[in-house]
This record gives sequence, structure tokens and C-alpha cells, in this order.
Amino acid sequence: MEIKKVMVIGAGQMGGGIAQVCAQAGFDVKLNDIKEESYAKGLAVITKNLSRNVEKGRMTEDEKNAVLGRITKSLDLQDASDVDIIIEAAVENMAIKKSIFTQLDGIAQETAILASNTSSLSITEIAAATNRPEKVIGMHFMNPVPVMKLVEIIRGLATTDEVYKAVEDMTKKLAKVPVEVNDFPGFVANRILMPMINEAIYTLYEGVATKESIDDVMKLGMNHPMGPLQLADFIGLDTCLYIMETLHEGFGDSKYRPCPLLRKYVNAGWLGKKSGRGFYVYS
Ligand SMILES: CC(=O)CC(=O)SCCNC(=O)CCNC(=O)[C@H](O)C(C)(C)COP(=O)(O)OP(=O)(O)OC[C@H]1O[C@@H](n2cnc3c(N)ncnc32)[C@H](O)[C@@H]1OP(=O)(O)O
Ligand SMILES: NC(=O)C1=CN([C@@H]2O[C@H](COP(=O)(O)OP(=O)(O)OC[C@H]3O[C@@H](n4cnc5c(N)ncnc54)[C@H](O)[C@@H]3O)[C@@H](O)[C@H]2O)C=CC1
Repeated sequence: MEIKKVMVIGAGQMGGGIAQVCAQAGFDVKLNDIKEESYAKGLAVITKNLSRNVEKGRMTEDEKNAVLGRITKSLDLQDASDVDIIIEAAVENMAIKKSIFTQLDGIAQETAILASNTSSLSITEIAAATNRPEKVIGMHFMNPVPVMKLVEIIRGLATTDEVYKAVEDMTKKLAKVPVEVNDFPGFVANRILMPMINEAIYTLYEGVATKESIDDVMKLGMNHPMGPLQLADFIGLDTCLYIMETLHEGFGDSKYRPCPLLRKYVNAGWLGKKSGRGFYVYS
């Protein structure tokens, strides 16, 4: 099963990054979004990242244009009809993901793999929304995609070895490191990371320290590149809340209850860096 043509669904911070690394590795990429302006924003970020590579002498202007030339705009899921793999990176919401996967099942070629970049949701449940659960798999990239090496690869209950192998090979072609994990809420990355972030938000909520102090403790004391509140803003507070809700519901354990302050910020529309304000303010 050789993958050549890719569709990425969602041109947000993750989908844009995934499209960029796929195009850099030589794949033809259709970048799909429901909103024209989100596609334009996604493409602008990709162009900026590639221009930085040119400035730093890592790529020529011609190479940059060739990469951009491999990315095409899509505002219609029907465009998935001739691709070999679809990597879905829309919002972290089970109902939306199931609806996308059901539609894709009716559009994509019989041989096509349907992958999700979900941070925490069940691949098995997403797969059950299709008539090809054996071809559904989790491909969880880390943010920022062009920089981070890891891709968690998650098999659903029915995923075949052949599909796993094809996705593993593709991940290596993207110069990333695949790590296989099982399908449980939050997989490994967010099972461990997100409770730490949630605890940092509780620490702020309870007045133990200021946001700057909490971040400084983890940066200077644990050598984390970003403090947990800065990282939460970077990931997106809506995504952090959805992940905590998935852990809470999936394990039925109160240790995963989302901090009320996190919910309050999301309700206020303070989603972090992407909305201009979260724990910090961004210009
Ligand atoms: C929620 C989930 O489901 C899973 C997740 O993804 S959880 C989040 C996982 N990610 C992390 O934990 C990231 C933690 N932060 C970091 O590793 C670093 O702060 C960082 C890599 C983001 C930035 O690194 P830094 O040293 O502080 O800043 P900076 O010097 O500006 O950047 C380092 C390099 O990364 C690049 N970079 C930084 N942000 C970038 C972005 N958003 N997109 C593309 N490239 C980026 C820079 O261009 C720079 O590259 P060069 O040195 O080659 O020019
Ligand atoms: N933010 C992060 O650090 C990480 C997020 N993820 C996961 O990646 C996915 C996307 O997250 P982000 O890129 O951060 O979100 P985002 O909010 O930046 O982008 C989501 C994009 O999807 C588009 N979209 C929404 N519904 C759509 C649909 N039905 N069809 C096509 N496009 C649609 C939106 O217009 C938006 O452009 C989520 O499942 C998230 O959990 C995974 C790893 C890290």
C-alpha cells in the first residue's frame, strides 16, 4: 500500500503543520477546511514557516515554491475521492469527527486509509462511524508539527497490520518518529501531559502562585521549554478542556475533573494564543 496523495482536513494549527510536512516530504496534499478564511490563514502560516527556512539557508526559494505547489485548496470533502490517505485534524469533538468520517467513507476510494489526529478521542469509536473500521487509525502529531519529532500511532480495535505499516512508513518519510500506543482515552501523550496542565491551572485557581511564577517553576526547575500555562495557551484552552473531559468521562475518575477556571476561560472565548488571549495576552 503506497501512499502518494494526501488530504488533510482542518487548516488550523495542526492541519496546517501536517500539510506542510507532508508537502515537504514530496506528497501531494489537498488542504481542506470548512472556512475559506481558515484555509487562507493556514496557508499563510505555512508560507511564513517555509520563508524562514529559506532565510536560514535550509531551503532554496525554488524548493519553497515547489512545496507550496504541492498544496492545493479544498473546501469540499468530495475532493477526497482520489487520495490514498486522509488525515483529519478538525476540532476535538466526537460528533464532528464521526460526521466527517461517515462522509469520507462514502467518498474515498475503497483502499484509502482514514486517519485522525485526535488528541484523546477513541479511534475505535470514530472507526465505528464507517464501514471500513480496519482502515481507520490514529496519527497523533505534536504541536508545532514542523518541529516536534513524535507521532503517536493508535490502532483501533479493527485496524489491520497492513494499514499500521503503511502509516508507520509514511511517518518515517515525514522524518518523524512513530510510537505505537493503544486506544485508551488520551493515549499516552495527553494522559500524562494534560493532568499536569490541569493541575497547574488549579494551582493558579487556588492562588498558590501567579501564572508567571507557576510557569517559571516548571521552566527553571524542571527544564520544560514552556511553562504549563504558556503551553496550555499554545495548545488551545478549548482543546485542553475537551481532552480533560474525554479523560474524565473515559475513566470515570474524579482525578481528571477539568479545573473550573479552565472552563471559565473557554466559556469567555479566551482560547489562548489562537484567539489572542488565554492565561496571557498575545498581540
Ligand atoms: C495537545 C496534544 O494533543 C499534543 C501536543 O502537541 S502537546 C504540545 C507538545 N509541544 C510542546 O510541548 C512544545 C513545547 N515547546 C517547545 O518545545 C519550544 O518552546 C518550541 C519548539 C515551541 C519553541 O522553541 P524555542 O526555542 O522556545 O523558540 P524558538 O527559538 O523561537 O524556536 C525554535 C525553533 O522552532 C521553530 N518554531 C517555533 N515555533 C514554531 C511553530 N509554531 N511552527 C514552526 N516552527 C516553529 C523556530 O522556527 C525555530 O527554528 P530554528 O531554530 O530552526 O529557526
Ligand atoms: N493544538 C494542539 O496542540 C494539538 C491538537 N491536536 C488535535 O488536532 C485537532 C485540531 O486541533 P487544532 O489544529 O489545534 O485546532 P484549530 O482550532 O487550530 O483548527 C481546527 C480547524 O478545523 C476546521 N474545521 C472545523 N470543523 C471542520 C470540518 N467539519 N471540516 C473541515 N475543517 C473543519 C476549523 O475551521 C479550523 O480551521 C483536534 O482534534 C486537536 O485535539 C492534536 C495534537 C496537538
